Amino acid sequence: MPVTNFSFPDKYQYLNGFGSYHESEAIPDTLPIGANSPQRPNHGLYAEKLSGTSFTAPRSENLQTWVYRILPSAAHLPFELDTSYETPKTLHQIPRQLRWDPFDLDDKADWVHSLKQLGGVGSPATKTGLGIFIYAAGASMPPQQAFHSSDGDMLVVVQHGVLDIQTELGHLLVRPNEIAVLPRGIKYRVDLPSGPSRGYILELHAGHFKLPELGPIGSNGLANARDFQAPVACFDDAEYAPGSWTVFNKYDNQMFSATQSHTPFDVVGWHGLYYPYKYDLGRFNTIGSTSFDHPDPSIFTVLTNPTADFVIFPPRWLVQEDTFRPPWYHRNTMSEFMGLVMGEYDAKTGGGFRAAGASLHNVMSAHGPDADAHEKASAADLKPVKVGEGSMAFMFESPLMIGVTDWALELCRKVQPKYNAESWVPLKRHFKRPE
Ligand SMILES: O=C(O)Cc1cc(O)ccc1O
Ligand SMILES: [Fe+2]
Repeated sequence: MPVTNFSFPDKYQYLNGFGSYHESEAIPDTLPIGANSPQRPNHGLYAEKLSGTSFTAPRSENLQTWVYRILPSAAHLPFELDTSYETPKTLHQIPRQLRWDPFDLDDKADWVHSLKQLGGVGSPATKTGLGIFIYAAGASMPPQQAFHSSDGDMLVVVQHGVLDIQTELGHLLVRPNEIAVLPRGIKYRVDLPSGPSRGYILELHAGHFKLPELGPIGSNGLANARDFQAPVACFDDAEYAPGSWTVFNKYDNQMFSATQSHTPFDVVGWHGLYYPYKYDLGRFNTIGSTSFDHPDPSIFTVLTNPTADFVIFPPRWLVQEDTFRPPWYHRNTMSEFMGLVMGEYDAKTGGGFRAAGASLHNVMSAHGPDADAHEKASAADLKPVKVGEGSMAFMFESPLMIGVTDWALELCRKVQPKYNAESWVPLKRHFKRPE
């Protein structure tokens, strides 16, 4: 069910719609009429254009936003390398199935310093591939700090704790079981109104997410466009001491920072198609088999991109007759990185896949239900059952091999050495040759 148990103040109003041309102004008459860059924009603002695609991208792909702000983004001192941030040196490409115990919450690090790269492929510099990160933040970003990634759009899956994200275009309050997409270049700062927060991030080095085609499903279903929420314009017009703002920039997976004398959160109005948004996974309209067989998990695709799909396993009724209902055993040309926001995943009932943990089944790495899940599902009475009640597993699925970092393999100390031994090696032989 949708996340509802939270009251929120006016700044968390949203514009509804995925891929909609939105406009928002915090003061009337901010947006120019019939033009984008008048000689003197209203209220003494500067006009600035933010491009998320090349200028010549086809209309159906083109994502740009005009912002009307108190000072342009360019007014800052040079970016310098922040040597305290560790850039992973190697992405190890290994076929081994991997599973991680829950990642620790960190009560000290802020958003910027809690980002840990677990895996990835390709390079932000050539705009190929993706990065997978875990964040575990225990502190709000210090006042007068902001962050943006030049490496790609970040899809954030909140597993624990609430993120109060102040972006250039307005505020997003993102709670567990919700996701946010923070596009390349858009500046934001992250506060933690309810204490530590932890989650998973998929960063696309190329392109942007779209809603999947619905084909024979028809015109509604899965993640519906109107349930995606973009912020409304909200600005800060305070004047700050010279050099008192720090802006962090993740650039080719290195961290840089620059100082400036004004807030980046000074956008009084904006219009366009390039904006951050959030989505409550509880609003997903799940479709499934009402006859027999286990369908491909593509029916659970929330957002898609040629580099990676974001897929969820929401609570749902299983009614199939004469069917082994959990996922089949399989080998896949795609790589499958999975996480668990809460509850239990129906393919892994043996206890090893836990909320805040993760697994990675790379290209052609064999996997499927663990021995416990197999035993239960083969013996189950096939009456209608609701699976995944109070649960939300998800998958970042990519055609690319996902390399893993030293942090993922060693330093985080969460790899389960007995993953294969406990999950699939115990599977029993049931074969009986007919007499
Ligand atoms: O491996 C997994 O658990 C993910 C998955 C789920 C499913 O229902 C079908 C295929 C698949 O890879
Ligand atoms: Fe799989």
